[in-house]
Amino acid sequence: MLVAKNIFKKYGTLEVLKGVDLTIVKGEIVSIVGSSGAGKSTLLHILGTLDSADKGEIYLEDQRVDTLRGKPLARFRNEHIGFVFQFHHLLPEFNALENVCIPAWIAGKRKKEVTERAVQLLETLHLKGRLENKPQQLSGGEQQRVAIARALINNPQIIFADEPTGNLDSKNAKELHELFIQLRTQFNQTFLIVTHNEELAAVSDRTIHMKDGKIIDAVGEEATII
Ligand SMILES: Nc1ncnc2c1ncn2[C@@H]1O[C@H](COP(=O)(O)OP(=O)(O)OP(=O)(O)O)[C@@H](O)[C@H]1O
Repeated sequence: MLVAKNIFKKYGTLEVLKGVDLTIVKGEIVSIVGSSGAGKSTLLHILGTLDSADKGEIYLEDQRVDTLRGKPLARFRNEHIGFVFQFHHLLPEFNALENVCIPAWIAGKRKKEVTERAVQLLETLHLKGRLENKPQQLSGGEQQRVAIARALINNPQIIFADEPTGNLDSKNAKELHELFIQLRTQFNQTFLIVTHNEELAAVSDRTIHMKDGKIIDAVGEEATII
C-alpha cells in the first residue's frame, strides 16, 4: 500500500530524517510515536506529499508519488489521500455537510452523489442531526468527526493523521480511537497516525518508534526492517 525508501530531510543544517524505510499494508492502523522533535510530523508530511524529501522514494499502491509536482500532485492528493490534523481546519463559513463535500466538488464529482455520500458518512460518524451546523456551533469532538468525514469523502487509499486527538478530552479521544477501528473494520481503511496518546498507540495494529530522525525498535536500536 505505502512504501517509503531511504527518506532523508534537512532543514538548513538540521538533519531531521536520516534514512527512514517504512512499509504499510492495506487496512493497517499504524501509529508513529517518539519524543518531541524526533521527526514524526516531518515524516508524516513527506509521506502525505505535503512536504518533499531531500532523498528517497515514496510509492502509494505502486505509484511513485514523491516525484509528482504542481497540478498532478494536487490532483493525486485530492483523490487518494485524506488528512486529519489536531486543528481540523474546517472552513467556518460552510456548514458541516458542505465542509465534507468540498474535496469531492474539487475532484469534479457529481453534486447529488457527493451529497448522498457525505450524508451517509456523517450519519456513520453520529452527526446526523448536525449537517446544517457551522463549525463554531459544533463541539470539538464533533468538529473532529466532520474533519474525518471530509478526509473520507473521496475514498482515499490512506488517511494521514497528525495528533488527531491532541485537542480532545479523554472521552472524545476514546470515541475517535473507536471510530478509526470501526472505519478499518467497515471499509478496510488504512491509517498512519502521529500521536503522543498512548491509548491510541495501544489500539493500533502496529506502533513505530522514532528517535533522532530514525525508526528504532522496541529496545531503542536502529531498526533495519520495518
Ligand atoms: N519547517 C521547518 N523549518 C525548520 N525546522 C523545522 C521545520 N519543521 C520542523 N523542523 C524541526 O525539525 C525537527 C523535527 O520536527 P517534527 O515536527 O517532525 O518533530 P515531531 O517528532 O513531530 O515533534 P512533536 O512531537 O513535538 O510534534 C524539530 O527540531 C523541528 O524544530
